[in-house]
Amino acid sequence: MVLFSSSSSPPSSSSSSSSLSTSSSSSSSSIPSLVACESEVVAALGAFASSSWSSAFSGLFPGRSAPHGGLLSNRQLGLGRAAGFSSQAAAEATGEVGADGEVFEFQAEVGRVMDIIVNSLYSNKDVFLRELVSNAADACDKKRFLALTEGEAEPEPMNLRISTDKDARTLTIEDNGVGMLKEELQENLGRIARSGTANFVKELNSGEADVSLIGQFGVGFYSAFLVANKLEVYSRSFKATPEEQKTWKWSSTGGSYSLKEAPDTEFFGKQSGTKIVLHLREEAQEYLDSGKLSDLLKKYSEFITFPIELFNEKVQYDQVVDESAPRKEGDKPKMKSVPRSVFEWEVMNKMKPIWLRNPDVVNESEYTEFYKTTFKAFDEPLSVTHFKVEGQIEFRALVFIPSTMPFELTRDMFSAEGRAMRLYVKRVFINDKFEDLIPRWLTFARGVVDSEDLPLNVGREILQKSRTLKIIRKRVVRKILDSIDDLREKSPAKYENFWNSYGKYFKVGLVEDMDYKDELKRFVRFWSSKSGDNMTSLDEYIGRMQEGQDKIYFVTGEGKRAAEISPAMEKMRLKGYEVLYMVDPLDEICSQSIVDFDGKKMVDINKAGLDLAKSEDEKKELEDVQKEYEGLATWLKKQLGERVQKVSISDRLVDSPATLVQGEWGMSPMMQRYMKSQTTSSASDSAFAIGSRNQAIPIRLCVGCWCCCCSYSCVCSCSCCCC
Ligand SMILES: Nc1ncnc2c1ncn2[C@@H]1O[C@H](COP(=O)(O)OP(=O)(O)OP(=O)(O)O)[C@@H](O)[C@H]1O
Repeated sequence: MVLFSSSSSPPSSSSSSSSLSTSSSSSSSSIPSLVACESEVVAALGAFASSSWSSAFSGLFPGRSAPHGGLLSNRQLGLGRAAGFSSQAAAEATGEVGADGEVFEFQAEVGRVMDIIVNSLYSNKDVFLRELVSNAADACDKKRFLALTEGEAEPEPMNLRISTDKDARTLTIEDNGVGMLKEELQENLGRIARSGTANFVKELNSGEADVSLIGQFGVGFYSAFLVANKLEVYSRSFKATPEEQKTWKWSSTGGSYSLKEAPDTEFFGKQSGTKIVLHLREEAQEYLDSGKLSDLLKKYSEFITFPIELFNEKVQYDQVVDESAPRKEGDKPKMKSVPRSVFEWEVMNKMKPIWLRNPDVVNESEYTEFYKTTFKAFDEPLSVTHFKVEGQIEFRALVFIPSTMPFELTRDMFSAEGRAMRLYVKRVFINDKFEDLIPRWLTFARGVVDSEDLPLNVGREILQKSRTLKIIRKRVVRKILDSIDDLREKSPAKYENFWNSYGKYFKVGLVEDMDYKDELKRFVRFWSSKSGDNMTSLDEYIGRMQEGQDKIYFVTGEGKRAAEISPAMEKMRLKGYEVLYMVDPLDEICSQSIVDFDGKKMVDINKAGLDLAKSEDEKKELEDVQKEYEGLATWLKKQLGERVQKVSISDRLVDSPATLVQGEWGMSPMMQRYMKSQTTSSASDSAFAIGSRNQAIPIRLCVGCWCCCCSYSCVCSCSCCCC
């Protein structure tokens, strides 16, 4: 016990391992003994699990992102909230009927958000236009997709229109997109029930929120209250049957909203759409100026794929006779130019989709603008990959690696909401949450893939089996890895940024994706006893290996310090071997997946079977000491009984008298904890929840198959029956 607790300080693997070493303090050739003390170890682990470690390992299973249910998600089709719409309405009807129809109360949280938007976020009001325009473009995407999948050969042209009325002080944003049913208006515009809202309110209260991030909190539509004190939304749904084809008018001044039928509304002659009329606040009259609107639209919406038309005032010059000019009889009349204001629809975004353009003619700032506009991002992309594949299959792709972790992934690294690879088929947007387009360890990538070969009207299951999609996926992953490799070689600082943000994704990939396991090894970074302030790659480690060293050594621990002070490090220091520190909860599992690199085996120095090169003298000395202390080892084993596998004398320590190590094929304490957290979570879900400081990371692994290729039953990534 004493021995165990002395080595069990923070649960580094030394603590929980099944090894105990004792050394003769007089000699540098220590005399350690191996003690596998299982029941003690388990008892100690239990204690950890109920103390500080429990926060990292208990309740770690947030559930995997729900598989995508269809080609377009409900939300993309504008049905997301409607699907959840039940008797529990988005807003409670007050029972009153006013001039504008039935009156509904907003839920409390919405009222609060309105209040905050209006009163606290006044510095960057322009964002409202981007939010409303991108909602309108989404609505057009949804309608185009629905029209095509419902058999319309050529859907009617779709566009967005923006106009102002100076007398009425209104700004109108109109689209002929998918529109909304009555209950969708209630669900979408009467409730902000997403978790994002709560975070938004929380951050505002802490004074940390940035108004420019408004779209990230799922309150895009409500940003209209930044500039308007009253909103009117007219909408007619493309999904309604001809009998129920009604236009609904939603209106609100912020505290509550009204809904009524508005039969005479037109959506520039189209069967469905949405028109949002903003009654501008006194201090927001600048948005009546078409010059200002034109600048904003060029800035924010240049890359929207539908034409955005602004009802723009233009000055035209008419030639008229200048009556005031003196002229003699017989002279031709003198003419003069007279200015005249004309209003006409002018297209603001004339560019063709950026991914269809030749990469040679697109500049960096255009990529950045597209990235920011399309993915509602606020950072510069860390890397951009734009390419075209022709031949047997044809597609174009444009992929960005964000320089900061996308907001949607900060709480759940595999959140379905956080996926943003937009799949297009012949310019028709299909889906951006599609799980099979890229592996989930690339969830953080943002981009567009536009295929010429995939069919439009197929279910997810068919797409999943599609050979074309498999080829696309392979090519896209290849290009992304090449671009990251480029960063690694040419911009170490950028690569460090990449690794700090997304290293854990690659570690998960290494563990669960057999196709890319070997490829990903060279990207991994670890701390080490010789890496100083930077992490090291396995390549660099090998470059520093001592002559005759043929293994890559590592030690696990909860932090660099814990790894450094592990008794197992004593001998390594003496011998001058570099040791990798596996300090992230994912590292150990990852190390077992790496197995070897460049022909060098990964060896955990905290496990039995550590066989360091010895001189003849050292061998002889060890044999002598083993003989001398054989009796002590036997006695200890007898005292500890079944609680240990074995007690042995080894030369692995220098100063410490004894240490506990795991058996060569035993499970480390960390692994035991993972297993424990696994058994407390859903057994049917074959995933591990590995806790990092702030987040649980679910890894898909085989659980308990003990098949031929398992060295640890739990980390096998084979394709056996139970995987
Ligand atoms: N012009 C529109 N046509 C059809 N539906 C719309 C339109 N504008 C908004 N909606 C619906 O209202 C919902 C709420 O819009 P809102 O801008 O508040 O959030 P969001 O677009 O879902 O998320 P965010 O803008 O924060 O990314 C949208 O998801 C969409 O279903």
